Amino acid sequence: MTKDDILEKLKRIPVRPGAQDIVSAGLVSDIFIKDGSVMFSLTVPAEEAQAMEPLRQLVEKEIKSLPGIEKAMVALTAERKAGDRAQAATPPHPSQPRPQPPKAPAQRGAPPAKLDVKGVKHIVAVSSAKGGVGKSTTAVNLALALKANGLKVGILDADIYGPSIPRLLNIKEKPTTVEGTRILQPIMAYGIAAMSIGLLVEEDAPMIWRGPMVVSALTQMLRDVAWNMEGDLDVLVVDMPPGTGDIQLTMAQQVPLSGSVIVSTPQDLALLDARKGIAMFKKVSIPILGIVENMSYFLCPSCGEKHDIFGHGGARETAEKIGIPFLGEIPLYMDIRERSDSGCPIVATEPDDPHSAIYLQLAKDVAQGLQTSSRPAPKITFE
Ligand SMILES: Nc1ncnc2c1ncn2[C@@H]1O[C@H](COP(=O)(O)OP(=O)(O)OP(=O)(O)O)[C@@H](O)[C@H]1O
Repeated sequence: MTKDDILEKLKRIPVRPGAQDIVSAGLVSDIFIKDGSVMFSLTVPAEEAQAMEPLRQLVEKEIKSLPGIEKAMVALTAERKAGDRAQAATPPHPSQPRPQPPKAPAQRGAPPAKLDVKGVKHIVAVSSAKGGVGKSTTAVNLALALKANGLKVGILDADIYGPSIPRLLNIKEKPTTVEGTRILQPIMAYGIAAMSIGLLVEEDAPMIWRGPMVVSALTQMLRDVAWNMEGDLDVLVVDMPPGTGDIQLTMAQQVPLSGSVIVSTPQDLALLDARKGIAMFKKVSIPILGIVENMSYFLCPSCGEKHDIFGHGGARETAEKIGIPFLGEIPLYMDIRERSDSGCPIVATEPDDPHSAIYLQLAKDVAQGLQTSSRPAPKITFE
């Protein structure tokens, strides 16, 4: 199936009986196709959004009926009037990210207003400049450790390109909506409220997403989830997508983050990237709660010797050099990996393990940082 094939089909669907077809009427956005999934939006006047819902459903059904198409996601977006920043008239369900989201604020002049996330006191982003450094593992164990320290905690998996929170928390069920609304109920796992893009879309779907769509889906997961289902959250931990591109910048500008925790491995490259990440957060005035060095050293279980396999200590040095808190070292430890990967995170299942103690201390430092995060962030300069 090509875009032209899809357009051919769409040209046979009128806006309403006897009217122009939806393609000629200019309703259809750019079309994304990947591995049998098709995604696009229909742009309609805001006041007609409700009335257009049956058309959206019909279009989705027609596209799904095409040979070779397994999944179709069609969303309604509102027409933008001059000077009007309004976006979707009918916010699509989070499983239907809008393909015509806001542009990166950097291109729009003044930064947009921050999202209003109800029922959450603090949002903490856990970031890393590259994938595979243990960001999700750290985010999950940090969230559980915050809970163990007596706080009400949620975790939002914003790592659209590789959502792993459902696996790390052993979540199998799909979220349901609060009756009569489009608001999703988070899933409770080990006493924390969890939501992941991985629970809402098919595994292959994220592959077809583009940066701005990611931002759109994330803002919906923040706004359209009943985070305060069991009382207001003290902290919502967000497992961010790796990297420091437009998505992260837009997220940092649109989401009312209280602070960020940066995860890095000791390798030089990772540290180099972490510096970029720090510069970005600094640019958008997000307080940096600190850097965590993950896979910091390897404690040999048989001889008890400490091995600095990745050249341990670089994160502490970097943190000191640029004047941000160093939140600690988490060793490379088989149990952390095995427990994470089997959905039994170490902090929840082995709370007395010395490695859990490291996360508990990390959580204390993060909570402490949140108390004081209103003070001006340190000035960071790079040569
Ligand atoms: N301290 C640790 N000791 C041992 N294994 C670890 C540790 N931290 C993370 N891992 C393992 O490393 C792998 C990558 O971790 P994780 O998925 O958390 O990284 P990530 O940075 O979120 O990656 P991605 O961005 O690709 O999702 C996982 O198998 C995880 O269990």
